[in-house]
This record gives sequence, C-alpha cells and structure tokens, in this order.
Amino acid sequence: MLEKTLYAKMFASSFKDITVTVNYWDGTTETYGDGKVDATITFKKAIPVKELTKNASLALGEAYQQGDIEVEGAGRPLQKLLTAAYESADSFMRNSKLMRIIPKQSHSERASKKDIQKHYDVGNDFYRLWLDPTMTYSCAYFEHDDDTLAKAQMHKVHHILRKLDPQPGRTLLDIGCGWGTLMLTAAKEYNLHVAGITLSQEQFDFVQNKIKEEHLEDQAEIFLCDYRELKHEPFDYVTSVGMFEHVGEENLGLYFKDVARFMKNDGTALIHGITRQQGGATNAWLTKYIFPGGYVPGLTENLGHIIDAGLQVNDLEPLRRHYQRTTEMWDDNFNAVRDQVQDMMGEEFTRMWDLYLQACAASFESGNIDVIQYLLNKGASGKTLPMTREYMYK
Ligand SMILES: C[S@@+](CC[C@H](N)C(=O)[O-])C[C@H]1O[C@@H](n2cnc3c(N)ncnc32)[C@H](O)[C@@H]1O
Repeated sequence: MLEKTLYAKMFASSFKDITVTVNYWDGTTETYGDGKVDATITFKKAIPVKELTKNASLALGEAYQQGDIEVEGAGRPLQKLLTAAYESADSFMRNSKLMRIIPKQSHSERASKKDIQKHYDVGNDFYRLWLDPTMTYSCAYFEHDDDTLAKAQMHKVHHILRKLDPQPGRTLLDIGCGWGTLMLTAAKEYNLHVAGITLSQEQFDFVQNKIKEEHLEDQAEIFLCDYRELKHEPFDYVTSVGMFEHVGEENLGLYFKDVARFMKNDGTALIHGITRQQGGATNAWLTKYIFPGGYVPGLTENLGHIIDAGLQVNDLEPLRRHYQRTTEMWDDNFNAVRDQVQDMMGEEFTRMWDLYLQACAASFESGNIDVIQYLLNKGASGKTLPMTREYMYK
C-alpha cells in the first residue's frame, strides 16, 4: 500500500503535461492527467519503497529491464514519459535524493580499459545492426530536414574538419576515434596525416583493416592505448568526439591538458561532447548497466578546465536537437532489428538498450543535457582562424 501512495505522488508530480494510465500490480488502474492517454505503464509487481527511495533511477531501470514494468503507447512512449519527467520541475527525475549520485568510480588506466571494453567490445556485429554504415557513434549534423543518418554523420565529420581550417599535408590526432570514419575522411579528402586512439580492441582491429583495405598505411595509423599513455610529437589538429564523457570528473582537467599537450603551439582542436546545463552528473542506472565510468560534465565546468589548460575558445556550438534526432534514429533502427538483437544478446540486454536510447533522446529533448563543439587554440597568439564563421560552410 505504501508503495502505491509513493508511486501516485511520484507520477502526479512528474507527468504534468501528459496523461498517463498506470495499471498497478494489485489489479487497480489510475489515470494521471486529463487529456488523451499518451502512455500506459503496467507494473507487474511492486518495487519495494526502500529501493525506490534509495535510488529511483536504478530501481525503475532495473524493473524495466527485467520486464517487471511494461510501457505501451504510440511512437516512443518511454521517451515521452521521461521527457515529461525531466521537464517537470518537481518530478522524481529532478529530485537529487531520489536520483542519488552514485558512489565514486575509478578512472585509473586499468579501470577505464575495462569500462570501455565493456561498452564497445560488445562487438562490431551488434553496433553494425543499428548504427549507420559509417559506424559513427556520436551526434550527427542534420543540414537538411530529410538527411538520412549516414548523410548527417558525414555532414558532422565535414563540419568538424572544416572548422579546423585544415591545410593539406598537416597532421591530425583523433582521441577516441571509434570506428575511424573521421580520421580516415581527414586522410582521404583533406590529405592530412592522421592518427587515432581507441581503447577498444574491436575498433582497433576494424580501423587497422580499413587502413589496409584503403591503402592508407603511409597516411594513417591507429593506437590501442589510453590517451594518457600516448607519447607523440604534437599535431597541427586535434579532434575528440564523444570522448570526454568517459574520462571522469577527477580527470577532466588532465584530459584538456592532454589535448593541449598533443597540440602544436599554433595548433587547433575541436572537442565535441555531451554536457549538462547545471553541474556535472552521472546516473546510477546508466553507469551500472550501459556506460561504466561515465560522467557528463557541466558546460561551464569544461570551460574552467579549458582555460586552466592554457587553451583559448574560438567558437562554441550547441547541437542539442541534432543529438535528439540522432538518438531517435538509432532507436528506430534498433527496434527495426529488435528480434535480431534479442537473438544475439538476449531479452534483458535488448530492453536495457532500448531504455538507454529513449532516455538519451528524452534527455536531449527536455534540455537536461546538450552536446557542444568547442573550437580551441593554444593561446591568443596561436594560429589565427578567419574572423567570421563563413569559412566553415564552404
Ligand atoms: C562514443 S565513442 C565515439 C567514437 C567516435 N569518435 C565517433 O564519433 O564515432 C568514444 C570513443 O572514445 C574511446 N575512449 C574512451 N575512453 C578512452 C581512453 N581513456 N583512452 C582512449 N580512448 C578512449 C573509446 O574507445 C571510443 O572509441
């Protein structure tokens, strides 16, 4: 009974702008809101109050992945529910007590390797099923409303490379290069000498093969190591896309110092990643099941570290709505091959990843998180980029 009272309180405060029907485990049904029903939640059994009040995100996430909660409705009903919950000022998603920040995580080189392998070495075959053919795993850039995901991912790669104002024959390092599309495009289409770093064995093998297949051995190399371990002469350009979310709060300062260390004195860097509006944070369910070691920094938290590393901000671009669309397209792709994913990875894994993708879309949709491109130089006396943004669009 206590659970039901708590749930009712939670739903009434969390789903203000939508109407939700809840089927409780005891056979009773309540509707919160007075519009057309946006989503129906069915609780097959109660989550103990102790678990719910200790950490609502963890308790609800685990119940969902185990099939104890079902959510139905048109479109992406989980995204609808979570967006409403993020948008409501007194919802459980904003209650720091219910969403308690998880205990400290280690980001030693050993721990990071384990964390990255857990996420990325699930296997290329799995990612190939729902990423676009370029195997890009970060926010795309939709120049046109009808861009396919693959097109928008390539627009993103060119948007980043053009921002650097790259001159042929120069060098570029991509920290956290994933499956290599950005670095290999920089080699082939901008005639740069490129290097990439990844901690994932599967990505390393994939990029090695691509370098061979495309005969780029003289222009491209890939390192399987932690970015902190790489000793290399500085580069003209440094990129890092979707990477600083992995380094951990305590290492963010070091990460930006390493970006500066990899840059020549007149070098330019483009750093792209997810930030939060207010203060950095992590989510207990997400770090336990999807991104161990993950930490999303605050927008201004990064700026402090950038300045401390002696870097100068040239340009800053938020791309929140682009990432909302990207995650929605990933989720559509994922659900189109859901049976295959389920055969490959099992039902619980499939439910976890669907929840993760819809929760990300909701988080971007509600403005809870954003994605920012920081264009950086090493001090004001470094390389001079053009005075206006016009050069980025040529
Ligand atoms: C979200 S993926 C982004 C991949 C790619 N940049 C893209 O846009 O598709 C993050 C990448 O960062 C790499 N990474 C994370 N932590 C790392 C670390 N400590 N050292 C080196 N690479 C790391 C992962 O191996 C992965 O390639």
